[in-house]
Amino acid sequence: MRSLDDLLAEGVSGRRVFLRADLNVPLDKTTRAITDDGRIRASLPTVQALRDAGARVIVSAHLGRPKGAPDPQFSLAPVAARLGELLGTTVPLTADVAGDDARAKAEALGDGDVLLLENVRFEAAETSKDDAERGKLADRFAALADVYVDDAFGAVHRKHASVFDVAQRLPRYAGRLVARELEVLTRLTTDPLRPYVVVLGGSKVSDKLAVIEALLPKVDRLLVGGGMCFTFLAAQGHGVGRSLLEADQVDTCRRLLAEAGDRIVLPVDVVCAPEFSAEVETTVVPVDAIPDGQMGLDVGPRTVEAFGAELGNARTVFWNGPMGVFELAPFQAGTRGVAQAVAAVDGLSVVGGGDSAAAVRQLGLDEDAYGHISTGGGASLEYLEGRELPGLVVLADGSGQ
Ligand SMILES: Nc1ncnc2c1ncn2[C@@H]1O[C@H](COP(=O)(O)OP(=O)(O)OP(=O)(O)O)[C@@H](O)[C@H]1O
Ligand SMILES: O=C(O)[C@H](O)COP(=O)(O)O
Repeated sequence: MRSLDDLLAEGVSGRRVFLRADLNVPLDKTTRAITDDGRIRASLPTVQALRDAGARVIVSAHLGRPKGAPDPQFSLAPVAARLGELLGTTVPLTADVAGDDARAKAEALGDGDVLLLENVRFEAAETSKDDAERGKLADRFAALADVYVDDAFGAVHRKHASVFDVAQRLPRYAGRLVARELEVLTRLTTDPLRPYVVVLGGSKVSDKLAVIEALLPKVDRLLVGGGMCFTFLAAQGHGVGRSLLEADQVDTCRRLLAEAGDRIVLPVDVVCAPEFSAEVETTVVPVDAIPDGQMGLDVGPRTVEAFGAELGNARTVFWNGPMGVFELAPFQAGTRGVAQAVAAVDGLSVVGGGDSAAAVRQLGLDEDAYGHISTGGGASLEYLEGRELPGLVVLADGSGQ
């Protein structure tokens, strides 16, 4: 895999660089203001290095999941403004993804200038399953530039035109963020210092079961909290009231618990409430006494203590997914407690996942206390699962361009 330093050594002054970045940031539902600009900031080292070297930088990115056509709510306009502020320059946004406006603005770039293409997912071909469809869009992307740099670590698991196909058409390089993410995640997959403890939370049980399956043979402890713990608690025979439950996954969870023995650690108590609300009255109950009409919306204090004790012994930790509905004050304590315990780990601590990284920042915790905060949600999990990630496969392929 060629690096950004290889490109800089070759000389990039005056060359047009198609830079795929992951600028998929959370927006406020009503104001559309960016609520966490972590991913934009994470992309700065590569953009800045290219500018300093005199490259003409054409940034491409996606935002959310629009349905393959222009949709103003998914415009990258707020991202262009924030990127410009952070770089101390103006970053124009193109009106189309790879059409006349993109071509004209790319043509007009001077050395060190930065341009942002409108949301690549406004083109249905970007995410198409059809290789030829994606290929046609990739041809248009490739015509804009001389070289391709991928710094969109959070999207390397997607076989999309701007991640995979365009890379086949140009000399390709990995950006600084991709390099840093791989360096750290490789330390988790290759001989991690032990005990190696993984903490999983969040809400997507079915998405994460494959990860649990793949990680179980490799970890010493797997601590499960967040919305996904209730399917495991149900598998142990507990009533979970109205908590998040994926009933069709209960059997799989039962099998995983049997295989894992004491390696899977579940909560012992939970914070319950009758509804998702910041004003609601909450109760802490043991996991075998969740009232019928209530939902478990955070792990309880005894669980934080138990998870903290496991994390206190650990030398390598990976944490993905909040322990509760951290967006609402009454359900923040579990995520805060685990985040603090992960920060205090004597060894390598890695936080992965958009929501977990946002939780660290929103709860006012010190980002520098962590070994690494990954920008990848699905991407970091699939990497740890050992899957082949299209965006990385194409970067590593030395054939052709
Ligand atoms: N007990 C719970 N009940 C319902 N929802 C919960 C519970 N605990 C956590 N959540 C929700 O889970 C969501 C995060 O889950 P998700 O699986 O998306 O995390 P992530 O992997 O960090 O994020 P991403 O996939 O975006 O990178 C949060 O919005 C949080 O409110
Ligand atoms: O948010 C993410 O994990 C990445 O930006 C990828 O987004 P996607 O899951 O919509 O492909």
